[in-house]
Amino acid sequence: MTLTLHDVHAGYDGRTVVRAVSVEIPRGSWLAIVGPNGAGKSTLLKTMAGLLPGSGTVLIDGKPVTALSRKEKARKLGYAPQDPVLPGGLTVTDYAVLGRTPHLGPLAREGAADLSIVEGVLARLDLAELASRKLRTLSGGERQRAVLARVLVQQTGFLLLDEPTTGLDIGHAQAILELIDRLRHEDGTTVVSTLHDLTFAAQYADHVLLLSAGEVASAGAPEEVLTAQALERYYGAAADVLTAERGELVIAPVRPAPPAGRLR
Ligand SMILES: Nc1ncnc2c1ncn2[C@@H]1O[C@H](COP(=O)(O)OP(=O)(O)OP(=O)(O)O)[C@@H](O)[C@H]1O
Repeated sequence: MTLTLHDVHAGYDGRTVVRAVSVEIPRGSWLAIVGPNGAGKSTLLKTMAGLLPGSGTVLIDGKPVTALSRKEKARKLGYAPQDPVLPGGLTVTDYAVLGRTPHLGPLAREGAADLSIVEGVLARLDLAELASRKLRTLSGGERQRAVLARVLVQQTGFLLLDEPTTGLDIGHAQAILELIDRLRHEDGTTVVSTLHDLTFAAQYADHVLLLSAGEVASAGAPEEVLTAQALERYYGAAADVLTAERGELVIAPVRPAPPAGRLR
C-alpha cells in the first residue's frame, strides 16, 4: 500500500499548476500537503486520485492509478474533495451507505455487515443522532463529517483527504484526526491530506510537503519543514513555532511588530 509519485505535472486547460512533484508515501504513513492558497494542493491531491490527467506517474501499489478500473480504484482509494456537491435530499445514512458500493456485487444491495460498518463510523464521527436527517438540513461542520463518513466506510488502504477539518470545531477536528491516525496505526492505512491548520499538520503527519506556486518548496519531517522562516517566506506570515509540554509542535500566529512609534 505505497503511493509513489514520479515527476508529476498537472493543471487545467493547458495551464500547468503543479510541477515536477516526486514523493514516496510508504504504507501506514501520513503525508500532509501544505502551502498557501492557490499553491496547487488540491490539484496535486486530485492527480493522486487519478481524477486529473497529468504527466509523470502516480503508482498505487506499483500500478498506475490511471490504469485502475473505477471499481478497483474505489476499493483501494478513498478521496474526500474539499467542496463536494452533495445530494441534499439523501439522509446521512443513505449517503454514507454509498461508500459501500465498491464492495457490493453487480446487483447486490448492502447487507447487515455493510450497515453495521456505516453505523459504527457514524457513531465515531458523532453523527448517530443525525443519521436520518437530510444532508441539506445539516450545518457546514455536520455536512463535512458526513462526507468523511462516506469515505471511511469505503474502508480503503489509501485515504486522500482535501482539507478534512474545514468547518469543524476544534473538538470535532481533533476527533476525526485521531480516528484517521488510529486507522493508520491499526490497519496500516496510508493517508495524504491537505491541511491549512499547520499545528494539526505538525502533530498528525509524519511527513510534510510544502508546495509553493506548484512546486515542492520543501519536504521532510514536520519540524524540518514548518519553520518560522518558511512560514514567513512562503506564506508571508509571522508565526512562532512552539513546543508543547509533550514535545508536540504548535504553530502560533503572532502579530507582526508595529512600525516604530505606533502604539497598538
Ligand atoms: N478547475 C479549475 N480550472 C482552472 N484552474 C483551476 C481549477 N482549479 C484550480 N485552478 C487553479 O489552479 C491553481 C491551484 O489551485 P488549487 O485548488 O490546487 O490550490 P490550493 O493550493 O488547493 O488552494 P487553496 O488553499 O486555496 O484551497 C490556482 O491558481 C487555481 O486558480
